[in-house]
Order: sequence, then structure tokens, then C-alpha cells
Amino acid sequence: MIKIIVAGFKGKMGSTATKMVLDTPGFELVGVLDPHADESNLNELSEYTEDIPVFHRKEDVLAETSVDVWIDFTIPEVAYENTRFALENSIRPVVGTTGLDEEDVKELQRLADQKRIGGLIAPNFAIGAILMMQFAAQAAKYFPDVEIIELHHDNKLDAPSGTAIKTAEMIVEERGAHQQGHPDEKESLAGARGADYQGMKIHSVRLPGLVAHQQVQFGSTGEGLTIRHDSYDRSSFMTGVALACTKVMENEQLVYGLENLL
Ligand SMILES: NC(=O)c1ccc[n+]([C@@H]2O[C@H](COP(=O)([O-])OP(=O)(O)OC[C@H]3O[C@@H](n4cnc5c(N)ncnc54)[C@H](O)[C@@H]3O)[C@@H](O)[C@H]2O)c1
Ligand SMILES: O=C(O)C1=N[C@H](C(=O)O)CCC1
Repeated sequence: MIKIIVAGFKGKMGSTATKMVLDTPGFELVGVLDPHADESNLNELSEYTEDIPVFHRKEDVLAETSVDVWIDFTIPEVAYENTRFALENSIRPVVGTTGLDEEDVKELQRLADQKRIGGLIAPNFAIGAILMMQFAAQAAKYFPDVEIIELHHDNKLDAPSGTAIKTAEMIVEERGAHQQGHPDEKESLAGARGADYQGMKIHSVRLPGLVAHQQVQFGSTGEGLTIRHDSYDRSSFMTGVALACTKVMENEQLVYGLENLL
């Protein structure tokens, strides 16, 4: 049995992941963590019958004698500290929380190397989103002019999305930095052209009703190519989270991107 803790279990993703862990053979939920929980046991909530301790501080998780995997769907502000804490205590992190920067990821990878502990930081767990990023990177070899439009629900804290940043990184690996648009273009309204990543523009849309969507739009002489992925429901992320919980048990590195475990 793989013993799992879910951090952020009161949230939209954390609650979906908690149910996934409870429903997956071979997984054992040994605790859930959320400082904003009022409960001390999961079975105090009407949707659960299981006797599972609720922790309010990460340090209290150590009361559980053995924890294999730390699933993290919390907030950008705490993702780094939570992941560090998991690694320091020999718990394998499966981190979906976005907002970690490049240096944070590198530092956590160095720590995982020292501790020889496997784990994953994945901006997106939906298999279709992984394919969208890989197809976009492939297309960028032939279509260097591209803009990313990411669209999410309006409770999202970080912009641009972790997926948009990862997509831009993968595109830049193929095409390098590349100035796009007119060199003399001016914004009459600040932000009109979006954020800039090595010459590529990223536009963030936040609206009620959306879940997680991204369009990677390429333009070339007389033609265009649009690659789009839509998560209509948070269940779309769970196959990837479950796969990651199993795969991190076998590796000794902290990888960035689910594609590295497929
Ligand atoms: N990688 C993916 O596939 C993927 C998919 C969806 C969302 N996300 C990311 O996951 C994160 C969570 O998204 P959400 O929509 O569930 O957010 P949410 O606001 O619904 O939930 C966040 C939860 O984290 C809890 N929390 C805050 N501080 C905490 C701490 N110190 N320890 C434990 N829990 C803490 C909050 O109380 C809340 O319940 C975001 O960063 C989002 O971008 C990633
Ligand atoms: O709901 C969110 O927030 C999501 N964030 C991820 C990101 O920032 O890329 C992707 C999935 C949904």
C-alpha cells in the first residue's frame, strides 16, 4: 500500500484528490492537512465515512509513523515550504500547486538529489494538457511565431498559469528567444500585449464558469495553427495524480512535468 497525505484537502483540487486516493486500490489515505479545516477527523464531513485524521499544521503530519507520498494542492505562498518539508522528512512530493519559480524548483531538486528521494512538480496533471504542450513544442520548430492564451476560473491566485509558463519553456527549448510582432509596437493601454516570455506573449483570462483551458496559437505566412486543451472538470487531473503517486515510489529524482514520468 502507498501511504498518502493530501495537503489542501478542503480546496477544489485537494478534495477531488482525497476522493481519488480513497477510491484507488493500492493507495491508503493516512491523513489530510489544511489549516482552514474545522474538523479533526474526515468523517465529521458528510461526504466521508472514513476514519482519517485531519491535521492543521504540517509538523503534526509527522505523528503518522510512515507516509510515502505528499500530494500538494495548496496555494503558491506555501508550496515551496511544504515541498521542502516533505523532502526533509523523506516523504515523496507530488506537487500540483503552481506559482513556484525556476529557482524554487532547482533548489527543491537539489534537496531531493541530496536525500535521494523521488517526486514530481507538475503544473498540469491532465494527459491532454501534456500532449498540448508537447504538440506545441513540436510545432514551434516550424512556426516560431506564437502566442499563448490561458483561461481559468476567477479564483485563481497566480498569473500566468503554471501550464502557460511550462508551455513557453518547452517552446523556447525548440525555437530559442525570438522577437515577435512589430519592433516599434507601443501599448496605448498598459498590458494590452500580455506578458512577455523570450519574445512570446502570454495572455491570462480569468472568468467565472471556466475551469482550466489553454490555446497555443501559431501564425505563419498565409496559415495558422491553433492547439487547444480544455479541462471541463477537475476529474481530468486525477489519472495523472494517481499515476504520479505510483511512479514517484520508483524514482530518486524530483522531476518537473508529468511528461517525465509517462
Ligand atoms: N497541476 C495541476 O494539474 C493543477 C490543477 C488544478 C489546480 N492546480 C493548482 O493547485 C492549487 C490549488 O488549486 P485549488 O483550485 O484547489 O485551490 P483552492 O483555493 O480551492 O484550495 C487551496 C487549499 O489550500 C489550503 N491551504 C492554504 N494554506 C495551506 C497550508 N499551509 N497547508 C495546507 N493547505 C493549505 C486552503 O485552505 C485551501 O483549502 C493552485 O495552485 C492551482 O493552480 C494545479
Ligand atoms: O485551477 C487552477 O488554478 C489550475 N492551475 C494550473 C496552472 O496554473 O497551470 C492548471 C490547471 C488548473
